[in-house]
Amino acid sequence: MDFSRLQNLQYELNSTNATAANLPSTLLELVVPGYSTISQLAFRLLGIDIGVIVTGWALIFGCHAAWRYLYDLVQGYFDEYYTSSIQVHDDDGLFDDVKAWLSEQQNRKSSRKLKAVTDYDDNKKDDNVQDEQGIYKYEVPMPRYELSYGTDDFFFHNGRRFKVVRSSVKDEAGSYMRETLEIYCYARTAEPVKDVLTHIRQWKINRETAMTSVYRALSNGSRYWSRQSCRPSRPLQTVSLDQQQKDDIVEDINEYLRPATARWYAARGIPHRRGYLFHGPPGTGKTSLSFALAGVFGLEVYCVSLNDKDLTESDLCMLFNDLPDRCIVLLEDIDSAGLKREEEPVLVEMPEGGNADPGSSKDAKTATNKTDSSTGSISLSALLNVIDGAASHEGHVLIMTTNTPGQLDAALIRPGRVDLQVAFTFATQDQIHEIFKRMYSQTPEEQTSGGRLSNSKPRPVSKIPDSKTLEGMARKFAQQFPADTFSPAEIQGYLLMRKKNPQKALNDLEKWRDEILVSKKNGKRLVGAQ
Ligand SMILES: Nc1ncnc2c1ncn2[C@@H]1O[C@H](COP(=O)(O)OP(=O)(O)OP(=O)(O)O)[C@@H](O)[C@H]1O
Repeated sequence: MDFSRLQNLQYELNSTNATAANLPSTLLELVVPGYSTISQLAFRLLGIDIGVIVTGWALIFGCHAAWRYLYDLVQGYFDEYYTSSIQVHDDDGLFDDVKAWLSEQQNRKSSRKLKAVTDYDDNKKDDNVQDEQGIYKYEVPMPRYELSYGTDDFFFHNGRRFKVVRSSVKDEAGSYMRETLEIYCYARTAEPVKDVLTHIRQWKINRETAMTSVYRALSNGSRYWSRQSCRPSRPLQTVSLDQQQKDDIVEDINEYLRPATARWYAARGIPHRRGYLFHGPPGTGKTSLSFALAGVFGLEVYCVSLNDKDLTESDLCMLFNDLPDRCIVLLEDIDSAGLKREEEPVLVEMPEGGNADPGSSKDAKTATNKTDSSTGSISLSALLNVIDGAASHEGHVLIMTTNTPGQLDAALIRPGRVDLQVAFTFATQDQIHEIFKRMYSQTPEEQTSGGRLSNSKPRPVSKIPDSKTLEGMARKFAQQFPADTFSPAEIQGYLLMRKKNPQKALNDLEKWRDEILVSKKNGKRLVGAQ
């Protein structure tokens, strides 16, 4: 810069004139107090005319503001007239599917604002990571990436660009925050977004037909369903139960879930509900059958424990309200929940249209009582209210399990609430035979890989016999048990400790069996008797 030439320039003190390039000094003086003194100093000391710089910046800023304004105007116009969107809330099962699907899409390198989530999916792990001694080294779960809160991103589907925004909004009651994913597209109808959602559902079905999702009621001030696991569906044949009983229940649920059945019920004014009571001693397969049935019908399982002392009637109502239309609701151990009929029930009318079941009106009227949300425990009438009151959706499969059916109130198990009872017993010899064989038979996958899974190093040779020998061993094993004394869970636990060695299971059996029998006789549980 030629400072000598600049210094020769006359700079008028207190000048209020502006050059064509400068903003009027008075204007700048107003915005920045002491501006003229600063500009004179800068000119004298550095030979720089700040007016030119400030004017340049003001022009750039003005252009940018005008561009933003125009952009927002056009964007707002498009959003108003050419954008469609669909919201998915976190209380809907679709939410997790959309999140998971987006997470796969966001493996693109272009996504900049992400949330890292530890991926505990065991199916993605190599189960043969082992050291020289064959000791399995637990693989640290890797992160996967989701769209972070309060940000947006875009993705392409079928050549069309979509925007997705992840945010949280207050629920209708304004009491707690609800997470939302909103998918936008530039179209005058929401059809493209619907296509995306259908695609995501199909993607989920293809990916997880063999998986069962299990939800449990959690609390963060109020109750909500949280997916606890997504595990491979349990094949029905792995639950040892009388075949006729299994066939009956599968047929019954199959009939119940048909859309035509729902219409049949509606046409006759009968509430479309079906309840099942699984009863029997602990460890006889009640929960296992519930999960296996979920796998058969591709349903999710929603579990509630009535033993939870913090669970209130209003919580239970809210949870039932949030159930999807078709699912299995598993109310476990209803006996130990200590449900009792109240002595002084307070009669409360059901809300209009609350219950179409004529048979349940009496119970429903006595449904609200002195034991309610304030006490934090569930009374029998509260439970009845939820099962067949206004809060209860139609169409789901209700399964209640109990160890002591004789102690249940007749109102809880009357037809309409419990339509089919399945009795689980201690293991019969046939069941023991079946459990033994299943424990030592190889799956088709294990057979093709010679007893080990793909990519694995050879494992120590297990002592699995051929099927004929195994049949003989299973018979011998089962014959050594007295009838109806051991639960399938006890037998499974014993065999699991010897899962590579059926001969050892036979050899150790007598000692183990006698110890357990003695402890059962004394009414004690034998800790660590394996
Ligand atoms: N009938 C059965 N067939 C196959 N496995 C069974 C059976 N009963 C129990 N088991 C095994 O025993 C374990 C416990 O079974 P499960 O939880 O289904 O019993 P439960 O009857 O629900 O017990 P609880 O009354 O204590 O809840 C499971 O690992 C399951 O595999």
